[in-house]
Amino acid sequence: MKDHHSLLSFPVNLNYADELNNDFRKLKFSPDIETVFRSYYDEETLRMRQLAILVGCFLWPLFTIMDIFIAPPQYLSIFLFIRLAIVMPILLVMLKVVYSIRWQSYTRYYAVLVGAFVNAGVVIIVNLGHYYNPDYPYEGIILIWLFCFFLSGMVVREAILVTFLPFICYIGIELFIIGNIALAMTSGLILFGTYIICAIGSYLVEFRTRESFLTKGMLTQLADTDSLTGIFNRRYFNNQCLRLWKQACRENKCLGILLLDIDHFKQYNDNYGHSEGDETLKQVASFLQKLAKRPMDVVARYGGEEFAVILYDINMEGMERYCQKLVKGVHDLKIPHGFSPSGDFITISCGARLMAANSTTALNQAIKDADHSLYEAKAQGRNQYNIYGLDLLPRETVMKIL
Ligand SMILES: Nc1nc2c(ncn2[C@@H]2O[C@H](COP(=O)(O)OP(=O)(O)OP(=O)(O)O)[C@@H](O)[C@H]2O)c(=O)[nH]1
Repeated sequence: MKDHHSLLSFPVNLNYADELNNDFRKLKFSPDIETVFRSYYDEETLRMRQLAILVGCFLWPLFTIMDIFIAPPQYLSIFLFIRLAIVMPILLVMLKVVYSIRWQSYTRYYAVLVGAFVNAGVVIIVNLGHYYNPDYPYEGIILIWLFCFFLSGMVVREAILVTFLPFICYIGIELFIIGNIALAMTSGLILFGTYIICAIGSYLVEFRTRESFLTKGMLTQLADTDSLTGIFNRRYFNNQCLRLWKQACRENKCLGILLLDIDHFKQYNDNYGHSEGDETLKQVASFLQKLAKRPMDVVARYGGEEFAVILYDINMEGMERYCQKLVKGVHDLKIPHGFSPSGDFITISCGARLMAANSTTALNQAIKDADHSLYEAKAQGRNQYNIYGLDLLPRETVMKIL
């Protein structure tokens, strides 16, 4: 199986734990989680789909050859038409779709289309076969069901959608058009039994897959988020920093790295108590999170009363504006801090470093620079920001370089 972790990320803002406690026996999650699950499921089942369609493309011509020998001669051309002119091209397109990176995202829909056509095609062939030859094998229908329920990567709901109606049509035609009651009863019963087994089996597989998806989502959440504030933790920050830095280099964008620290938080804790301190950390975290509006921005708790922000695709001017908003915004939360030498309310200091895409500075060094700027902001009186290198270069030069 493909290692999906390399491709799929579990959004940490979704409530996997609640969903796990909810009843998902109907194989449906809440809309947000369902969307992520479908991508996960598509990725999990891609390799299986690829193998399945290879096997399908190999077996289908063999059954076509079988028809040449056993099909009623008057229907042979119709059988060959269905097999070679309708179903085979559809299978070949599916082969192309599942193996082409560009088209892979459509496999989910295409699998349903293939399932519908193959089921309908086989039922038509078997019914026509039985019209003149009651011994014409109906077991091909079972093979197609096994394919749809277990190998196609369709969820159970979709597999039932594409198999049930052709099954009912098969029985109806056997009973009311061909009129072979005995054959309708025996084949119908065996097919019905097989159908139940397929449906229950694939239901259990999907149920377990959903369960493991939620468990993985929860574990990712636990590993990447800070339990007190609910925002990302340092581990996630470090991983994202590297990932976004690589992306920035590829897309020739700049990356802003900000480190923020609450001022005189020790005095706050000592005077208001640790649990009040925790509440303040949550309020500040929530404000920082709200301020980071762009989808690629990352806000994390870096440690104790320290936070970190990554701003993707930003220039010096934008970063300066952002730092101003941060420092002013925390002050404007008006969280009383009667013991702070820097003012009456909770304030933060911020150190920042902008990295140009072509920069040769190592990422670690950039974080150290941001930390140094934070230290400077503290030394200069707190409740302010300091951007690394801003004072060294005239603004026009900075803008031109970046
Ligand atoms: N309530 C609470 N306090 C924490 C947490 N993590 C760290 N702290 C506190 O944050 C304070 C950090 O104090 P210092 O590193 O001395 O910094 P400071 O008092 O903010 O001073 P400056 O940063 O220099 O302005 C300590 O009192 C820690 O106990 C936490 O999870 N909850």
